[in-house]
Amino acid sequence: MYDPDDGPHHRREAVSPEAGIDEHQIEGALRPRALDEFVGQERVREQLSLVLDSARRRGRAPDHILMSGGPGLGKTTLAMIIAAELGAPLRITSGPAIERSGDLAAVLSTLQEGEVLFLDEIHRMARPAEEMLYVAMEDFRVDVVVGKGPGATAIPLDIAPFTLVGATTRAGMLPAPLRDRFGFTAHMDFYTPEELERILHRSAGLLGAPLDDDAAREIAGRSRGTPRIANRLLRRVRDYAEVRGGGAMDLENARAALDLYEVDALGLDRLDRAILDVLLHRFRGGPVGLSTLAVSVGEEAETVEVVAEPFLVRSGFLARTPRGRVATPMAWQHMGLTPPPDAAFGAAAAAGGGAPASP
Ligand SMILES: Nc1ncnc2c1ncn2[C@@H]1O[C@H](COP(=O)(O)OP(=O)(O)OP(=O)(O)O)[C@@H](O)[C@H]1O
Repeated sequence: MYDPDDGPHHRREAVSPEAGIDEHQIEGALRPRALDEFVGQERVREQLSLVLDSARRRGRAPDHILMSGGPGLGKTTLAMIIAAELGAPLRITSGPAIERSGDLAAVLSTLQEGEVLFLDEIHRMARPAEEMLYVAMEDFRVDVVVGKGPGATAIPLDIAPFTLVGATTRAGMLPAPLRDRFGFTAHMDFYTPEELERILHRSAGLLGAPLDDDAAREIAGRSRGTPRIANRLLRRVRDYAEVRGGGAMDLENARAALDLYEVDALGLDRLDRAILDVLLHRFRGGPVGLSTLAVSVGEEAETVEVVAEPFLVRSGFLARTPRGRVATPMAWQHMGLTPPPDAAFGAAAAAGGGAPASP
């Protein structure tokens, strides 16, 4: 998936900042370890702290928890915090790693009592495994099928009570029976610029590189509401400051670094601008279907839909309409273009100034 210096396979272990020189290890080192270090997402934090407190009081494993939200908003971090707050071991796996129900049975049957199982990208798990998971979540049991064809028998196997923490960027793709088995869904939203500033100052402190307030504001404003992006841009600013900028993480170096890495003043990156560029130049502002748009920018439809679109829609550059994706007057303006009179949200809409509501 599009995310230049991140990969789900590389960010599993947290390390101390001093220990790692590797970028992915640094990302792990920047993760908050406790709920009260976790910045923003006030409602989710409050809901979660209630669920965890009550589980601790009763001395029982808490209900299964589903987290939904875009990439880099802190789902893995929260799963780690949940395990740490419960003092429970954490097992991490992901939907794509579970290709057969046997893969899931192997994980479930070796869980310890109270263990937290983090299942990232849960919507990408194989169907037969999903059914096994329903039973495991509800009855703490797996039915292991022995043999094939008419002679196959299901042997029920009790497993230790555990807490499933599922994460998905696409809650709508989860089958209802699976969604209903979670006791609580944490909806993760984009972060405000102020929250990102706090995250940046915290991360800069951990990296041992003090950050000026106006530099933090500049980076936060270009981070697409996403902590992972904020931390990544911070590292680019730090590199620039160290190599070319005399060491200071100030506004001038922040701007120069972010311009160098083609992150524009509103946080649009290369993929965002490629989408707008294609939409405006090739499709006269749309409407255009998601898959056509994705092919035109050389990305998978899911990447466009999950990584780029939510930010573009929320920032008022793009609208989803029943006939396809449409550029708003703001998109034309931001790309320095005048909409043709027949554009879907062209001159007339621009004169009214309104961005269309997305359904
Ligand atoms: N609320 C927060 N406060 C401070 N730092 C955060 C917060 N949320 C995320 N981060 C930082 O952002 C980085 C990315 O977070 P994380 O890996 O948890 O995102 P994610 O939602 O699991 O992403 P994905 O869905 O792509 O796996 C982490 O290194 C962490 O340091």
